[in-house]
Amino acid sequence: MALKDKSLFRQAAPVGGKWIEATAGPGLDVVNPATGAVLGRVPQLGAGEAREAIEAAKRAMEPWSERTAKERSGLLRRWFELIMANKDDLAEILTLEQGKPLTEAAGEITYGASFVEWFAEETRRIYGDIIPGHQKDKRILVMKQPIGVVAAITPWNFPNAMITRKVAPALGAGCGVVLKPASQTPFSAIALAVLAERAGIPLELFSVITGPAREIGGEMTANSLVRKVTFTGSTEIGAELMRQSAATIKKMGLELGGNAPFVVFDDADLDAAVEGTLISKFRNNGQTCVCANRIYVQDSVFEAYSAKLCKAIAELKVGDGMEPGVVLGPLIDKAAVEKVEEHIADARSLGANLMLGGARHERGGTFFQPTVLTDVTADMLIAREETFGPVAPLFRFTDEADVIRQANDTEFGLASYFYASDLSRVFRVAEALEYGMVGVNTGLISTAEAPFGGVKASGLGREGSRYGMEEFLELKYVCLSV
Ligand SMILES: NC(=O)C1=CN([C@@H]2O[C@H](COP(=O)(O)OP(=O)(O)OC[C@H]3O[C@@H](n4cnc5c(N)ncnc54)[C@H](OP(=O)(O)O)[C@@H]3O)[C@@H](O)[C@H]2O)C=CC1
Ligand SMILES: O=C(O)CCCC(=O)O
Repeated sequence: MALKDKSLFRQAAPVGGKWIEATAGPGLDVVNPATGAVLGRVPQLGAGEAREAIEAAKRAMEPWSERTAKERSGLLRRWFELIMANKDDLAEILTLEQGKPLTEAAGEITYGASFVEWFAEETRRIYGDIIPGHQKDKRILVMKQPIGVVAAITPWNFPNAMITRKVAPALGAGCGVVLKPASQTPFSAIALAVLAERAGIPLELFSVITGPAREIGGEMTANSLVRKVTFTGSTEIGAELMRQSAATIKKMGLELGGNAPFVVFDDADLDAAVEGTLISKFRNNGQTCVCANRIYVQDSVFEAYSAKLCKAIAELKVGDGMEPGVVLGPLIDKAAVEKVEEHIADARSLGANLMLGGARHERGGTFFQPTVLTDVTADMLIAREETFGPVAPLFRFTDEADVIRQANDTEFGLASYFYASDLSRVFRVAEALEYGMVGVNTGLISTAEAPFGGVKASGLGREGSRYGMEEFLELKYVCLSV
């Protein structure tokens, strides 16, 4: 590893105000998915350390929330500046543990930092209300207070940004945070904690617990000091966390699976639609919850669009994310490759045709060829489940009503996209899609300024934007008799 600042790659975890070294007890190896080589080790912690961290976060919260908003904001701002100043090192750590190409990893660091910057600003704007009273002598005050200790559980596909999007608003709101990062990508989380401490954020306020998910998650959900659980990952685990949290009535923030439709209407700019497809489908090698999962193309433009798409995809370079020019890295692990293979085999057995790719890449390991399938239909597995890989399944449709029905025919409701130019169609379709987010003539919708989140089985709550701060605040109503 050629880091400028080697202290950012720390084989230790901050727990309740002190660092626990991986060498101090049992550890977990972290592997580079591009090479299979062991990158390093993190401590294997459990329920006891999670409890310790939760109690420390609760103690640290009081003085933290009593600091002025300007002070908390200033420390978050300093954290943002340190993340940006160390962007190259953070990107390298991210690529080595996650696999995405280095330029894309650097993009994620900037994206992740933008949440810290945004919430540093929002911290100074946590305004309450004064409501006209219901009686002559009454004034109704509404104040916003930190919700309490926050437990955050994050996935491997965005090892930096999914953390900052949760931790920055929680700290800005005045909460303490205990984080369990994905086991595949803990070093990005630890590097963020190193920089948070360097920025002057009290160490006991933000702990990182590495170790077995079920045990740590069990403590996080059972512990009554935790008032909010914020999770990004699969719908199955999100539902489990919600069930586990029911006994202590916690507020849930759930960013779960998607099954995004991407619709190309006959009045679309096809070149722009192809460009948008590449971004939406192949960002992070198809491993995002907002990736296009079902691509619907109107009959009259199907041949033109699919030919352009295949030509563009054939040019995407597959390889180790550390090599220049690589656009598609490895998939995260063997299970991810097997899921992609299962979806392709199922689709082909039910009549889909392969236009491009379809198999493991000649580089071996978990590399996979970018793939295009045509004649895909609603009965196939790929139409119902998130593939989380570099497969573009193309469906045909005839008219607007037909495609809206097909696009909404899923239990999920996270992101959706469509390309069209007719203004009335744009409004009609945007309003009819049952999704938390709609990209119109764009394949990239994620930004710190906008509310990110889904409906139905895709989750609860919103992250980013001014709404993202509200998730970590409680309203208190004070009735004042004057
Ligand atoms: N919405 C999204 O952004 C994401 C969606 N997914 C979807 O989920 C599928 C499976 O991916 P996977 O990584 O297994 O996703 P998971 O939902 O299993 O993992 C996400 C996070 O939850 C943790 N976790 C897992 N089980 C528990 C538990 N019982 N209690 C508490 N925390 C838990 C994981 O820890 P650990 O790593 O230690 O297991 C990780 O930190 C993907 O193929 C994709 O379809 C996956 C990731 C992100
Ligand atoms: O896949 C995810 O977990 C979230 C999508 C990343 C983003 O666009 O913010």
